[in-house]
Amino acid sequence: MLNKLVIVGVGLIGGSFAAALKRVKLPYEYIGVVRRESAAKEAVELGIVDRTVSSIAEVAPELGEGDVVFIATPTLTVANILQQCAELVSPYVTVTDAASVKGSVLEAVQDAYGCIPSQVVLGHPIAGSEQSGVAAADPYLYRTHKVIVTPTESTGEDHLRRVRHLWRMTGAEVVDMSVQEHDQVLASTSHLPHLLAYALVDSLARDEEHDNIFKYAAGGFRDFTRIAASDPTMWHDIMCANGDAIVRSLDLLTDNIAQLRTAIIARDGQAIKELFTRAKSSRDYFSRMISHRTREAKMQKVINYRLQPGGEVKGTIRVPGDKSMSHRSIMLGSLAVGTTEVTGFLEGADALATLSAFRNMGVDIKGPVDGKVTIQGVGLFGLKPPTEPLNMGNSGTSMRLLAGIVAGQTFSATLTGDESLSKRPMKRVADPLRAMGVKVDTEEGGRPPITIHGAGHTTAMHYDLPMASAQVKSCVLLAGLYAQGETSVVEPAPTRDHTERMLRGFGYEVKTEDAKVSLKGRGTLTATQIDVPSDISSAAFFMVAAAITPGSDLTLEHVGINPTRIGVVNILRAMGANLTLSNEREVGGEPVADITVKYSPLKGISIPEDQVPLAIDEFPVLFVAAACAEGTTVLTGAEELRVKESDRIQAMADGLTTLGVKATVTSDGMIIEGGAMGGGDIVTHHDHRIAMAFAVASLAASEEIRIHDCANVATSFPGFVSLAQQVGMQIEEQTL
Ligand SMILES: O=C(O)C1=C[C@@H](OP(=O)(O)O)[C@@H](O)[C@H](O)C1
Ligand SMILES: C=C(OP(=O)(O)O)C(=O)O
Repeated sequence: MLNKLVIVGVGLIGGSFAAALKRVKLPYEYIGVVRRESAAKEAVELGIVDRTVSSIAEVAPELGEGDVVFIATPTLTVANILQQCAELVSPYVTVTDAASVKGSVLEAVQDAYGCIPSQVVLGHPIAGSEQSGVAAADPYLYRTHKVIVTPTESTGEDHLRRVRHLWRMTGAEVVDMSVQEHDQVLASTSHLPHLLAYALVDSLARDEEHDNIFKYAAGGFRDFTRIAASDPTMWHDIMCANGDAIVRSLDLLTDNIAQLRTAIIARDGQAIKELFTRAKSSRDYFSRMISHRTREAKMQKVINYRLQPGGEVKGTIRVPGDKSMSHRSIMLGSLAVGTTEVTGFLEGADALATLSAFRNMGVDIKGPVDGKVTIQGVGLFGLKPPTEPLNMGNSGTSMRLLAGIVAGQTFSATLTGDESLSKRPMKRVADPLRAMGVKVDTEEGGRPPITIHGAGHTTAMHYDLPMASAQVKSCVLLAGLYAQGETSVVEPAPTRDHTERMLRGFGYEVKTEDAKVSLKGRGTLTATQIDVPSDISSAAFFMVAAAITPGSDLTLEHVGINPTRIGVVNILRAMGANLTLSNEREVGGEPVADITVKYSPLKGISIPEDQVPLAIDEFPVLFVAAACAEGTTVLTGAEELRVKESDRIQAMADGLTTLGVKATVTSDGMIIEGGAMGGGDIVTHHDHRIAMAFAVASLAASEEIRIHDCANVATSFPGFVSLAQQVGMQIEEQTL
């Protein structure tokens, strides 16, 4: 039987909570406690809850262990609901809330229960909207927003875990705080600004000249007072409930204003300017933080692709910069001495996550502007402790390489990621780092978040890589920079060698002898110029597009053709693709060429296993090529594909099956029978490469293909849709 989730008050907050959890199909029976009949009807009709009851008393006898009561009513009414819960609801049921003030709710819990019972977990989502009511419920309201939970000593572990899990499943980021800290932080950041806005408008409105004031009030007044239009009842509740903390914040502000007043009377320009300058720099920092979050939020929007079958692939295009090199340019540029200039930087969310992490560790990085980034290197030991956990978003490369760098610092850092990254294995870097003497904490099963306790040095070692992974290799080598003596790795098969090449570009000696790579720690990286070529992994989508489309003729300019990355070229050629490289040259230590692809019929092959690490990110689109080839294509030795942004073997097989292609999954690969492709709905599991691969499939499909959840394409290939349209693909992007 399903557990029950009882939502008391199905308005914006409660309704959005239920809608978010229903969207991800969290298995509960969703029951709304709604008094007004019309609202109850609406909540069920909108599918926000499965059924409603009119009181807690009505549903309480049904509730037991594993069930949850979520109180989402106005702050001052929470006490009354808690009283009913104390009297009627089993002590095994988890009781939680969403009120804006926590101290007063905790007091209400104490009054109702006579103690703080283990079943009560208080929380507060830092999200809202000026709208209200069940009709405003939004399944995405909490995505990328913070939710503060305020456990106490008596909070039960299971109850806490359940509440955290529910919030995470809405897409929110959960942070813990004490009740007092929560109320003080909210008093300063939310309650005080509201008080000031109300007060300013009120005092100006009383002014005899108020008509004139409002008539001529421009941006400053509008910006400052927008929130004075908020609901007075709600804010009355908050001011009463959090009075003490608000008064403390108000007193601090009053002192500050008094100083300014004195300075103005004394015409003390210096003091005024100092204060304003300090405030401006804090506000600028805050703006950068907000703009990063807005970018993230934008990425979190639901984006679907709709593709009409057929289309052309013609022209000359340049795809964005190489992701692997972009990450490394920021990392090594930051650790170097001097100013590093990067051009061709990939302005995709993954590389930007790396960039933000280094900014957060005190590195002055300008840009990116049109792919140009300027990094003021701080040297191997110049990074500063980050002010918050470093959010690596969707990017495995950022997390694993950064883990190696943090290992050598004199501070600890926690690396977090989005839902997909949070499921990916980090034991593969935690193990070698521990062997290098570094304390590393991970979540259960070696998953993120991962906390690395840097002790200012690592211990040199030799490491035989258990899997062919450039990320693990790079992590160990970067940690080796902080060791006394030589650190070396041996790889089971060659993987991309951008770390080694770029280190050499920064004047750092790295030896490669057969499968062994080694370096001596404690040297110096010297700033340099880096020209990042186009990413062959992004180019691969268009290579396959041209390879499967009769009449195609496409040139991809300035593509990186590092020998450790050209598996896709080798495999497509082995399948019979007409693919030529021209204008081959070397740019900043990396080989580059223009790649021209024209249509020619493809045939199925057994993909040589030594090509797998050299084409690891290109398999989603290579599977599409295989589906368009005559005969059978067999891939083996590619179990790593199961631990990428999604299980790429399963996700691709499912999608191909939807399109009518015979695709059989094996433990380490896939068998694909080439044949006709129809159309249908594709589930991407939010994996950028799955989304783009099926967009390419439309060129050979006979019916429309609808691809769901494509927002993460922006992690590696911003501008994919417009380039696809430019070459003649019939793709349309829909943002929900
Ligand atoms: O080092 C890198 O930049 C990368 C290495 C590969 O991962 P693994 O090392 O996990 O194979 C690849 O899939 C990823 O997109 C980028
Ligand atoms: C696997 C990929 O990236 P990462 O591991 O950096 O998330 C990818 O881009 O396909």
